[in-house]
Amino acid sequence: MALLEVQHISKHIAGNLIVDDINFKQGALQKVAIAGESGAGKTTLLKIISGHAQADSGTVLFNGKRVIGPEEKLLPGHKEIAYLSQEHDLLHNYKVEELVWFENQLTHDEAATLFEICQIDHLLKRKTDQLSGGEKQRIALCMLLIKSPKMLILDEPFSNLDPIHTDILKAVLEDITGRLQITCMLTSHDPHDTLSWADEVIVMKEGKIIQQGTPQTIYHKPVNEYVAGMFGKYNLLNPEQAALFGIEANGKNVMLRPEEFVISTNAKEAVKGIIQKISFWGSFYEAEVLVNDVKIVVRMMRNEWKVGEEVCVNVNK
Ligand SMILES: Nc1ncnc2c1ncn2[C@@H]1O[C@H](COP(=O)(O)OP(=O)(O)OP(=O)(O)O)[C@@H](O)[C@H]1O
Repeated sequence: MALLEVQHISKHIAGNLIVDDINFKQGALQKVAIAGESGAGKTTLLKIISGHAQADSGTVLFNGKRVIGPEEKLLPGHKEIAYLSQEHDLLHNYKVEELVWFENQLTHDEAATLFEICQIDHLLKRKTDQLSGGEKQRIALCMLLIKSPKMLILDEPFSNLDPIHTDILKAVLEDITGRLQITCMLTSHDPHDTLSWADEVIVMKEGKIIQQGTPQTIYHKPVNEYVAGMFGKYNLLNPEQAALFGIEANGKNVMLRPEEFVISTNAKEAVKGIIQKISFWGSFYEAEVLVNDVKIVVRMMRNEWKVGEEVCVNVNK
């Protein structure tokens, strides 16, 4: 049985359909990421799943039991589903240890393990006004986890973090699933956060699920340009252009990622093109190559080429 079952959830806000007949299941310890443009309805959906917003119709089942909405109970939320919103904040001018011990229902050893997992043990003596955004977020997370939830839902947890705090939070999330055995769901705009973390990615647009699948499927076989664009650059080839590279498109457009092309001097099975631009991105280069009036973006680990040079372009099959 799935831990979470979202069945036909819909919600209107101010007369607009914000969540439109959403259905999916999440197994215990399965990591689910919800991606989608701003305004796609991700936050509204997370609030409904965690019992913080009322759906107009549909059912959320957690462990086989219906999650009750805020209009049906006095205190909103579900005791086994922790929800970290984008607007979380800590009470001002308190010591961190006062805040977390106030919430504590764990033994001393269990709490110590949790502080270590959340990487806040060195912050316990600090006042809440003496913390960075990333540190405050991990303390807010710890205050949720101290109540021993079975599921953790995070809304855009990486959105305001620098790369260092992003990496710390990623390690914390790995431990939350691995060591604490808590099932996690999160939303993110950034493909680096969703693709590398999730077992399953759900892509939303205008309140609907557009595509659901493994990160590999979503990245390499996006159902449309919206999904392709959410997860990085892509080249769109019509069937004739695809045929130049030996790809049978069956009358459909084909989307190929920049790293699916290679540039070489080997003309075998290749199409000739002229390099228009080369840009450096740190760990890779990108070349724009004009091939039969189509601009192809090619990703390369090293750059051996010059702008204006004639090269051969292949698809890495
Ligand atoms: N209380 C509200 N009143 C009016 N409109 C709302 C309200 N809450 C959400 N909306 C609208 O519902 C839509 C979906 O909002 P939601 O926050 O769920 O999207 P999102 O995908 O999480 O976006 P973001 O990534 O920017 O947080 C948006 O168009 C938003 O303006």
